[in-house]
Amino acid sequence: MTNDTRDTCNRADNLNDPENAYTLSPLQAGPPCCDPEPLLSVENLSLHYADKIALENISLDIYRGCITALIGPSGCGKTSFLSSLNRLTDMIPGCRVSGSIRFDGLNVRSPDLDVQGLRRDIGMIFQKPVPFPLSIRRNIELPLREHGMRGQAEINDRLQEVLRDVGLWEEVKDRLEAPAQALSGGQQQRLCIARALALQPKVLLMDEPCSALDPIASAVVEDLIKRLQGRYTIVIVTHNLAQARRIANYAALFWMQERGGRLIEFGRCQQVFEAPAHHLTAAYVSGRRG
Ligand SMILES: Nc1ncnc2c1ncn2[C@@H]1O[C@H](COP(=O)(O)OP(=O)(O)OP(=O)(O)O)[C@@H](O)[C@H]1O
Repeated sequence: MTNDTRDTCNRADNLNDPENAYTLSPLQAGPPCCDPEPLLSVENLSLHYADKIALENISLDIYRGCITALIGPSGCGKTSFLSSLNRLTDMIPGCRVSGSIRFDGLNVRSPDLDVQGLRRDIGMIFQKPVPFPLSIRRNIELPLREHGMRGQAEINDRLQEVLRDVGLWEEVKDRLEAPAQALSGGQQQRLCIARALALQPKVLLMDEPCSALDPIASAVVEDLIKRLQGRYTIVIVTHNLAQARRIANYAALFWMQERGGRLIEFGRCQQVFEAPAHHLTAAYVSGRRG
């Protein structure tokens, strides 16, 4: 276990709310995030909702194994950007995307792309936890079966593995048949993360995953996200700048301008927060704007 991982576990162990007690098993730390290699490359991405432009000419690389935080005032297009990466935008009537998105060599925008496969590789976690109205077990089992896993032993192994990864196993192992909606908000969010992890994605997109949670549950989910760094490539939208500073390797500031949301600045998190290159970034991270 690395020092980093140990620190995280200690912090989590200290949480004294039994409802949210964080029962982690050791998780293998991923490779250090120090060699920026793009896993997702976005070039000149623009996005319209009918005749309204939401994003204009966004070019951004998302680095493998790293956590990238998307920050910026409300309405500047962060969620729209996130949704375009695994083509959830296909499901929004009137939404048009142009530009290039490449994922691990694939053209994400190709009409021939296996979109179901893309969404298996690039999972999404939403602001409000959305477990299926099924048992805890079925929440993990269902997507595995939908994606072709048949053997019950293999399913049980994966179920246990991902529930351990998110620190839920000890909390739920004796009530796997209970409804997922009976879990606390923080537990539901960790179940949703486990459900995404069950499909062994390469990328996790997270849209304000802690904002609907109380502070303790939020800290638990934040610790979990930090611990997933290295094993997964994570893109997280957050309005919590302190959280972005704590967990992200890279930060991207979006800003609404006359013709849609624009990317104002992208860089290593420390640089963006401590030595921003753009005056809007300086104003936003200091709380003077936004
Ligand atoms: N389905 C939609 N149909 C029409 N307009 C939309 C739709 N979704 C978002 N928009 C508009 O696109 C713009 C960007 O929205 P988006 O949710 O991507 O911004 P955001 O930065 O994520 O905002 P927030 O931080 O408040 O979640 C906003 O003006 C929003 O009203």
